[in-house]
Amino acid sequence: KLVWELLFSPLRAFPGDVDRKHLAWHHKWGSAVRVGPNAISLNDPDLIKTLYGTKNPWRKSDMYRPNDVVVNGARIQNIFNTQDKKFHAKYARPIGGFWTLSKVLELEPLFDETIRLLVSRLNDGFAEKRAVCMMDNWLAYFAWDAAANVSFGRHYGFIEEGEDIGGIINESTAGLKYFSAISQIPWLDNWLDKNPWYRIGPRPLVNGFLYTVRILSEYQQQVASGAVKRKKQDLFIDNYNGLKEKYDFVDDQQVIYWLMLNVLAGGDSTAGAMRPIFYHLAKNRDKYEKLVRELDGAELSFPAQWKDCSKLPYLDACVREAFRVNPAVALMLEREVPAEGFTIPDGRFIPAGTKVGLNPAVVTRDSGVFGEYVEKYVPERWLQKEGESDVDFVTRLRRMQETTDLMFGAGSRVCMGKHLARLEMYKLVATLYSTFDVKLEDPRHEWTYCNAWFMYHSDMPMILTARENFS
Ligand code: HEM
Repeated sequence: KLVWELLFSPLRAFPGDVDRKHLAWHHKWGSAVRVGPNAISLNDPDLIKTLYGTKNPWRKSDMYRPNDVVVNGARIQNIFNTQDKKFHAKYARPIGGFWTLSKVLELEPLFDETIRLLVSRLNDGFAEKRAVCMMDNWLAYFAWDAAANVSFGRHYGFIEEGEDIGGIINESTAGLKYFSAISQIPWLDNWLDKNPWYRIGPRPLVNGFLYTVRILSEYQQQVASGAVKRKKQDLFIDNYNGLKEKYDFVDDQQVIYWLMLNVLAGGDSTAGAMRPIFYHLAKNRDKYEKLVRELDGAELSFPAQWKDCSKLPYLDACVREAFRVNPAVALMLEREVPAEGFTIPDGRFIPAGTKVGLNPAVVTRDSGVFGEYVEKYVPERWLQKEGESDVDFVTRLRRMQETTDLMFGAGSRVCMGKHLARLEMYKLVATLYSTFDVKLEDPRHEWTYCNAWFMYHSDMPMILTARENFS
């Protein structure tokens, strides 16, 4: 433990608010800031398409390497962290089709199950008892259980139990704290987590791996014994299992590697994206009331269905504005400058091999794209202004959307779970605000946060009151 603390101490240079530091440095030094021996942070949203393209995408930097997991002494890379284009194409292509919007919409009834369960637990445990609800935790329970339900057809049980059973969420968070800090000094990982003698550091990727192995083997036993209760929809576990017949290289091990991404990428990410929505709406009661009026007017079903809630302009504005003010990923998404080098818009040349990137938390403060008061939560900026032509509005909106969406990455390495996460979040927000009045226990209360690749906002004590139309 002592050795760990000692070795970990260099990471204190990354105290968990690196996004604010990046912003401050850009204010002071301009459009390109050297943030490491061979790393430059850029702040121009127009560069998103250059750095994160679809054709000839720039290679991911080695910041992602510490995310490898060591199994039986071998380093295993994954779709998210690989630097190798061929590896990515080979392993991402077979599953890409399961992640389109139309495909994840088939999973909507499974999200409805999880939402119903959450609403009933929030009602019994908090609204009826007038007890304080730590919304930051409950959003994590929801995001993790929702990801498990669409992946394996069962919840982990966090919502049911109202706690982080087995410390799975905590372990994952510890892993991301390690990853985010060490990703800034990737070579140090070889001496900590990946050293061959005695690994030092948290083990969550390994735990996520073992958890997935267990679920898959239980599932296969159930299928073999005929005991598996089939859901109407194909789950990710079914879809991935089915690929064994289609591709030589797909075996149980590969199915596990794919499913592991659902386990590890689906929970804290979505929880981190939802917390700002609830926080800012609690802090801005006028916006909150406007949203509830829109939701009531839409006469949504319970739980709200995507076809209805995805078209509500003010809901969309409230959600996107929360993503803008507090993007769920707020580290620089690093890429390597390609062989020909790169000249940035102000004429300076960056040589090949330099790590460059844009931080979602930096580009979302760009007043050229977002207008005034970029520090403030103003959903109205996402609506058409008086006198603004349709064409101007659509152009402005698209630019704001593309810039804010950088929290999902972009181009060939964009987040695979983007549609799934959006579906889940819009449904939950529309349903919860139609069902409960949601307030901070004390409206002056401020949350705290830690940036560990995903944003971890915590300390959100809230009061829920069932609304009249609660059914
Ligand atoms: C709001 C929620 C989410 C956010 C903010 C988010 C963010 C991200 C980001 C920033 C990346 C990497 C981009 C880069 O390094 O350039 C990524 C990749 C990925 N995400 Fe998400 N994610 C979210 C939800 C999910 C969910 C729910 C899943 C799956 C269940 C998922 C699965 C993945 C996968 C598989 C990749 C790797 C894609 C590739 O490289 O081809 N994500 N995500």
